Amino acid sequence: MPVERTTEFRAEELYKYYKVYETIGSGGFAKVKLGRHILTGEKVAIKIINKKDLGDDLPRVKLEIEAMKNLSHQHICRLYQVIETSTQIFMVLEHCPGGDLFDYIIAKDRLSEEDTRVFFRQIVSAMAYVHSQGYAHRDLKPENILIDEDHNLKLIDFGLCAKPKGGLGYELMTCCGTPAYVAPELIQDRAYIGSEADVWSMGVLLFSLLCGDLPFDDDNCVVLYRKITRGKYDNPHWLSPGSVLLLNQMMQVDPKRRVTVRQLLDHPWVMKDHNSPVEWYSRQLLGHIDEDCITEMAVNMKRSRESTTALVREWRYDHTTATYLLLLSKKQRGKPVRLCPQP
Ligand SMILES: COc1cc(O)cc(Nc2ccc(C(=O)Nc3ccccc3)c(OCCC[NH3+])c2)c1
Repeated sequence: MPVERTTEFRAEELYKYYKVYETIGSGGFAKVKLGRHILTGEKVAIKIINKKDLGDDLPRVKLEIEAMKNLSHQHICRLYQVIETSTQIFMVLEHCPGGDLFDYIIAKDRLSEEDTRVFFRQIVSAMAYVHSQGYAHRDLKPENILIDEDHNLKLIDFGLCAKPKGGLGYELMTCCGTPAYVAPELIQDRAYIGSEADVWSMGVLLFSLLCGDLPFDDDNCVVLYRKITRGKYDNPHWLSPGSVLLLNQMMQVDPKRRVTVRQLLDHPWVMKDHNSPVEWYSRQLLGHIDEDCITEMAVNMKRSRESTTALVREWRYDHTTATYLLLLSKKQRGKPVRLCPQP
């Protein structure tokens, strides 16, 4: 397969550190393959982007990579390493074997209010953190939420994210990207606050979890946009009064009347049966240095602990960053903090 050989030749950096297996997802200008980090033995996902397919979307990929370097949270898929060649970009990402929330909802038809609440609290946690870091996701939908091996949610694909100063080009593209989840103010192409638009999308997401359907849908984009800007939708009979109220508070056409993510943290519906507000602080602080991981790396790299620490602290998102983060992930999951010595 000449293509594979060509790919292999130009990505020796990738194959030096990872075993690469089958494709597990593809769409747009990227595909995702299963991989394994050789030194730690940990599974990863490898997003492969062919620059020639990007066209003028290259800035979007660079923006996502920069955002991912600043986002470290228990409900956000982690970026471990970036490898760039003349023709491709490889993003080595956290392995989330539970697939995406879209497939999960389809398989379950719809979720109970209790099951929805567990997942929705994790989405609120991730979004409160993303907003606290000054970002808006802007493309929230079940396809962009994965399930990890512990049945926890992980937010992915920050390709449309941006600091709230916006960037009009993306809004127009977002409108064409995933209409059913787009807030009315984006459709009317007005200046908007990213965090407010995210809350609308979270409302659509909550509706799809509870109902297994979309609140606004139509094959015709123009009709769909009219429905969204009207903001009227039917509440299925099985929804509790509390669910109906929360959905209404999130899918307010006027963004200034919409509930905020901060208010969601201790909203009565969110607190029900949990009796505690959503914990949104990151449990994986950026820049945190774990001594056990440093020790194991220093031994393996035949370097002093000080120089190993200095190297990790550069956060280059090269193989050193990946090795450190994957070792830390092993430790957090109760696995031995060990590297497999290479022949
Ligand atoms: C920040 O995290 C990102 C950013 C981004 O742009 C894309 C992705 N995409 C990912 C990441 C991980 C997986 C994955 O681990 N999938 C998987 C693994 C084992 C079994 C089944 C699925 C991923 O999967 C894509 C297909 C899921 N429908 C995409 C993360």
